[in-house]
Amino acid sequence: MNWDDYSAALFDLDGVVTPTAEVHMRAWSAMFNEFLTARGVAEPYTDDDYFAHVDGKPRYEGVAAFLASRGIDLPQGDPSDDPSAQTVCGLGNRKNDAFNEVLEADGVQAYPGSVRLLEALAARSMPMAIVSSSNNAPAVLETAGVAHFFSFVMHGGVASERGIAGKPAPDTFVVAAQELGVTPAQAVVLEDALSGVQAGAAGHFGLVIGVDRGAGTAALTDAGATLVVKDLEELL
Ligand SMILES: O=P(O)(O)OC[C@H]1O[C@@H](O)[C@H](O)[C@@H](O)[C@@H]1O
Repeated sequence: MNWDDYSAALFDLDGVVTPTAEVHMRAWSAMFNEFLTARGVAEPYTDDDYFAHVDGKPRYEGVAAFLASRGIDLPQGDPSDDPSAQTVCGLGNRKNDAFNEVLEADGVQAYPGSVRLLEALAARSMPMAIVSSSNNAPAVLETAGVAHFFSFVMHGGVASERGIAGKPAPDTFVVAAQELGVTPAQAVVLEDALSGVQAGAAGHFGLVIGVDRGAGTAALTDAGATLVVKDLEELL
């Protein structure tokens, strides 16, 4: 990995900078399995469902993709729906309550290898941005004490306000590159989710690094990763 070949780095957050992909996974699993049990569906929601349908996507798009995979049709509802509502938005909001309970109770610490890479890139004045689908990205960055590394944060709230399509579309990464003043070809994308790697590949970024936190090297490569690592420390 020669960082001299690139002018900016675009980091996904959950599962790349912080171990919060696991918190999201647990919250999704608790919510979906409660929902399926209440409907009398025998086949449980598993981590494979997370990686295939939910990981990296904006909240309600993840809900809709999983329900579609099971042939379950619910009304979309509205983001203001109560968490008890039997709607796509209601289920997403129910999961969000579970996520925030864990975040408040346990806090979050960034991966040590990720912090080492961020420090090394900051020392060489590499422009860096976060590109996350999560509305909770600003809170996670603050809680983990790593917000200062990033001059721009693209998150779920910014994307919906500005009408920018979420991952697997490349748009959130493309806008973040623009915000840092570079072209996609000059920027490195770092992603653990298949949908995020697909976004980086679709946007023709200079390098798309897959971080294998469970999705698997083969699946990340098939999704378009040019390089797969287990930890960001390998990129020092
Ligand atoms: O519901 P939020 O916090 O806006 O997050 C949306 C998605 O954000 C992604 O970063 C996570 O990988 C997903 O698990 C999550 O579903």
